Amino acid sequence: MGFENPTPIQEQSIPTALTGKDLIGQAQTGTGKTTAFGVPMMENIDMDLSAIQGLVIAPTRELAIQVAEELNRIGQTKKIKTVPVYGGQDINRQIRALKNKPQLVAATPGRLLDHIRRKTIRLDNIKTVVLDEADEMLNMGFIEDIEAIMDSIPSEYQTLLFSATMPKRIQKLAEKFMKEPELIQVKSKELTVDNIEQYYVELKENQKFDVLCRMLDIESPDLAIIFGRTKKRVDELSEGLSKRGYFAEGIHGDIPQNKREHTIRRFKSGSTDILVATDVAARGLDISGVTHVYNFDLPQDPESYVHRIGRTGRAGKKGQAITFSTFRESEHLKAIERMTKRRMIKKNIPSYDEVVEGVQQAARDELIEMIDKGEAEKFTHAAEQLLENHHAVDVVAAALKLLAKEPDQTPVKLTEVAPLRGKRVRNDNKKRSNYRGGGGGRGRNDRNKGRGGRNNDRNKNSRGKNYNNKRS
Ligand SMILES: Nc1ncnc2c1ncn2[C@@H]1O[C@H](COP(=O)(O)OP(=O)(O)OP(=O)(O)O)[C@@H](O)[C@H]1O
Ligand SMILES: [Mg+2]
Repeated sequence: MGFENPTPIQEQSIPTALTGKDLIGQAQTGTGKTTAFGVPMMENIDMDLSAIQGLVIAPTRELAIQVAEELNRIGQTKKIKTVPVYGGQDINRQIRALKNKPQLVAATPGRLLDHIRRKTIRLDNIKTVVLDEADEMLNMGFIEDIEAIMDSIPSEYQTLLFSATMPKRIQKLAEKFMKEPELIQVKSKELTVDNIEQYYVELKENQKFDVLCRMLDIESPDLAIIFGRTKKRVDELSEGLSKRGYFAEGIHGDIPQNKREHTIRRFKSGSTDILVATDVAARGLDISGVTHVYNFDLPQDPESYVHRIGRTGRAGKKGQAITFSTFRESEHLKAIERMTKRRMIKKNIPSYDEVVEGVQQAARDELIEMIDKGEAEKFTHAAEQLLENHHAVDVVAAALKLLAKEPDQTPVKLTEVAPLRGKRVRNDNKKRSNYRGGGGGRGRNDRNKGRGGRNNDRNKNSRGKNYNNKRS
């Protein structure tokens, strides 16, 4: 796969997992935990036995798909097959894929249980069970499903738990159903990755959208993920951004599965450059090229912050995380900093002049890139003719003006959301289920639909920058 060295979590957990011990592995986001459990799981496989021998359970459909893809890459030379099993996809298609004798399955809990009940999956030969994003999987809402799945496995198996966060209370819970697990924590001072620059902006709720647009114009991220608190919020935000000419698409638990997958594919290929999401996209997703994460709304849990911003700064790359906090939410911001053990740097609301400067800089960068790539050679003759009658500076200035995108001021109004209040209360079910709102994306509650006709399929002639008809 082109990896030259194991990452610390791989180096520490692969030998232990190979001894057959149960283990809990904790290491920062983007540090290769998938391979850390994938390799030992594959080493355990008996190729003479045509049965599913390893099971990875993940909290979201996109993550189950991604883990299956990564395991298929790791297992390619050994011809180890992994089938993804997740909700929202035609179950008959999955039944057919399961008949193809995969050695591994990567699944979301609900759909896996469905297969177990229909007896369309056989788990008699399972040797390894992995809970990816283990703390989330053992959180309320998933624990019963996980228990039911584990109860249906008759064989002796090894249990591997992985996550970037592992709150004590979840760790205790996990130890109850593991056999003397080894705890492998890649020690680092901070919970978040060093190469993510972390900023916060203090603002009023009704300033958020314009401030976001200004920042996007100034920084022109390659790929950005914007997290909103609820499904409705995500719909409104992605519609608003599209109205202003950005290539944005939304993803949350109420969007049909085939559309969710399409959206992720387009984002990965760069044909949309902004993904607006609930926490459904907070965990595990590994999309290279994500340079910016914006927390348009503060996350409910400090853990969620760690995972959200971890969508950037992966595998040693650099990234930026910008968190919006309204004046009444400063306690929450502090709670996040206490948990990550890292201070965020305050960023001021950018002025209009800064936007103009940013837009001009982006146009300059584009010109230079074109020169470097030698893409404008066909225009040399036209350029020489122009320069016979005009000053070089005037010509370049005009070209820059054509390239620069005027900041778009199309009015966009979002429904206001209430600020997060007080400190988060753990172990208080009522409060917590209130808090979770529509963010979880598991489609169990808060089904606010009502999406307008959003134009997702506008043509895009260049990756990244927003060419719209305001160009001239
Ligand atoms: N040894 C390695 N050297 C270089 N790159 C690696 C190595 N191992 C894994 N990677 C790459 O690093 C990226 C992040 O890996 P992965 O998604 O497994 O991280 P993670 O620790 O599971 O993160 P998260 O906590 O967000 O789920 C992937 O693109 C993966 O292919
Ligand atoms: Mg992962």
